Amino acid sequence: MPTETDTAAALRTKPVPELTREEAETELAALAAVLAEHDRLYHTEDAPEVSDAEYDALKARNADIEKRFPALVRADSPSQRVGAAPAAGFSKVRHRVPMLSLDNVFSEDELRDFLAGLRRFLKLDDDADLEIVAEPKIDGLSFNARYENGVFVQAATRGDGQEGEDITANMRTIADLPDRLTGDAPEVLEVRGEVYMSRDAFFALNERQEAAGAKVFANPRNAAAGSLRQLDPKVTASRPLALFAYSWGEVVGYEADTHWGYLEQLHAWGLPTNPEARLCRNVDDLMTLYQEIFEKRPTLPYDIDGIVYKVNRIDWQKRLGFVSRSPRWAVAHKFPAEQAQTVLEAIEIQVGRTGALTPVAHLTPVTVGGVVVSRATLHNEDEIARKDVRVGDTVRIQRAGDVIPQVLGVVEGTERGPEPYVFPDHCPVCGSQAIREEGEAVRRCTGGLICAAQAKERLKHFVSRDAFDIEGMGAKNVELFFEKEFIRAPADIFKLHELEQPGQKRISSLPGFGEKSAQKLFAAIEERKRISLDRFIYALGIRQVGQATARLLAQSYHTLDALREAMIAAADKESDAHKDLVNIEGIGESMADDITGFFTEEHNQQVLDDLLAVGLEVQPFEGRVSTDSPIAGKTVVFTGALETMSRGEAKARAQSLGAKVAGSVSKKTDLVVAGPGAGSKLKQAQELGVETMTEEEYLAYIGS
Ligand SMILES: NC(=O)c1ccc[n+]([C@@H]2O[C@H](COP(=O)([O-])OP(=O)(O)OC[C@H]3O[C@@H](n4cnc5c(N)ncnc54)[C@H](O)[C@@H]3O)[C@@H](O)[C@H]2O)c1
Ligand SMILES: [Zn+2]
Repeated sequence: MPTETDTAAALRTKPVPELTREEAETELAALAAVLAEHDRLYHTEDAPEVSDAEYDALKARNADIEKRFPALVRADSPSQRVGAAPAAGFSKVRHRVPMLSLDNVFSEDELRDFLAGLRRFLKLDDDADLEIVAEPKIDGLSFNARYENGVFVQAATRGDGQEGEDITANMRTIADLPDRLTGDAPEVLEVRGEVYMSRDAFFALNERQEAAGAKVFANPRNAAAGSLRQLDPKVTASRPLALFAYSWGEVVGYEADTHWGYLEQLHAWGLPTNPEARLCRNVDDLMTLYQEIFEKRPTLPYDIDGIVYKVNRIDWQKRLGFVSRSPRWAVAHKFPAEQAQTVLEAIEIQVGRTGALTPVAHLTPVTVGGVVVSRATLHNEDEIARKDVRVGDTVRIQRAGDVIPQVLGVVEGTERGPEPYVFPDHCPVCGSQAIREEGEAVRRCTGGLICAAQAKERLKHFVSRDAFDIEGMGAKNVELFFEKEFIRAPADIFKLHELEQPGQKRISSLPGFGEKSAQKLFAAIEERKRISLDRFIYALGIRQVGQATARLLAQSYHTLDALREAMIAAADKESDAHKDLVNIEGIGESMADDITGFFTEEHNQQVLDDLLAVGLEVQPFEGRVSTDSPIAGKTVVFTGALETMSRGEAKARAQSLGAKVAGSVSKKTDLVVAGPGAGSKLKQAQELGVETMTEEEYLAYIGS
């Protein structure tokens, strides 16, 4: 899992023109891995960990490096891919016509270049007509819905463009999608468009979620995606989703000459199309519309992040065709992020689970893109100093697809706050010293166990959705129980019901609680006493260990006992246990330090023992992986060039078949899959007598 530090490190590198070929190659590999993980978090988990701006910056860097070193473009490069593979749990649907992404332009000049490129490609004179349809770019989740003889039969998400998730039952719950087309329907119609959640519905949903202690979504797009991609369609049905149709996949028995014609027909069949769409004849038309919609944007009930321009004539669309991940006949003109000015009233320092001190700006409330903003992030100490942001300043803030806006800087020519801001060198909660380690951007409280802020945040993480996921135990209740001293450490959660004795502090007498709700909470807690090992590891909140790493650890060590024993042994850097740990692909030295550090710490051992003492059952890892595959339980190493799949895919597939994938060959390796160009690893395998296979043999062996 890429941490914020990975992302920062990937960006902290040299200017592209100064990179050596070798550095470029290493960086492209790192970017491919980091971006793939962000894609997974964003597209599969609907829970991005970085802002879109940060993601886009990484992607732009990738593009710049590839432009300078075209020979180094990787098969798994983010510039060659769309979205992320379908998530486990959904059946897959193979798209008959791929679902692609869109290329971007950011200015009028770039738009003119795009149009000039179209003319060159089509060999059109400067004064020949080139009609363009302009449509708002809805910030939602794209879908493909298939109608056969006018009847809705199947729907899918975009997934990786080739294969998406089957969301037929979920789409049926959306009122905007007709079960049956109106009028004369073609034999086959695959309609495509965007499912979205209106901004009002989004805020109302988040309020309900927060009250229920459930997941709060970062923005309407994530909320729409998270609501649609539910294994239980009843959940989807309870969420207010809407859609616009703007495109099509396979169509049999109908044809239009123009995109505009298609849109009108989609509308006639009973599908909602966007009322803001226009047919334009030249750049001036396009820019006028762009400006108009840009100004209207805050008042539109849904989020849009730009305008999409599409060549109107279908025969021209066909001639223009596609580049790797997007059509050549369309482009997205992205809006700049929404900005506003307001006064910085105070800077609050929040203390996170790992002790990180984060500055948060308190602002005089102001409307940015239809949303009232009163808090914004100031990133970190260096950013505040660099921008010389002071309390009392008038600042420019920006909201870019995220709910948490950012402070960009001080507005020039306005009255300044009197004093430069001094970042505290002590924890505002526990008073311990707060220090910055070399090369780190964040300052951390050194209070560790005595720091109430850290303890509270750790507990919130422990019960969060991807960890113990205890219903009715949201952040607010954790705060409340913590303040009342009902809970201090994780094990206390499982003893909460013991407080419910006559004459003792009673949960049921707290404001907002009653006999019934208290009993319900205890039942929800009891229900979570059995937990899978991967969730359990994630819940511990070890630094750098996100869900992906937790899963890797669970898969590699199977049981909590084995994991604890191995991690204590692995604290010795000379040990085999240490080698095994860092040999897991995806776990590096610094992560290994944090993990072994956690398990050897005495207090943490106590926390684990206490949890077991209250009757927690941590289930050995079986995962959502098959156990009857020929490679289940085996350790596999891939080396050399693979021909039919990327390294990432090979790894994911092997893991889903129950194998561990290691980065280097050792006595513990069971199988080495060697492609052309395999070097020392193959040799080592032969020396150690480890079984080796070609890619072809391997595929036959795993039965694919
Ligand atoms: N924060 C993160 O971690 C993270 C990770 C991955 C992607 N992202 C964000 O996601 C975006 C990239 O995703 P993408 O590849 O889906 O590209 P995109 O969202 O920029 O553009 C393509 C999509 O636009 C949608 N669209 C909306 N209205 C449309 C219309 N009228 N006509 C055609 N298409 C329309 C379609 O779903 C299409 O697939 C970027 O904004 C990026 O910042 C963020
Ligand atoms: Zn502290």
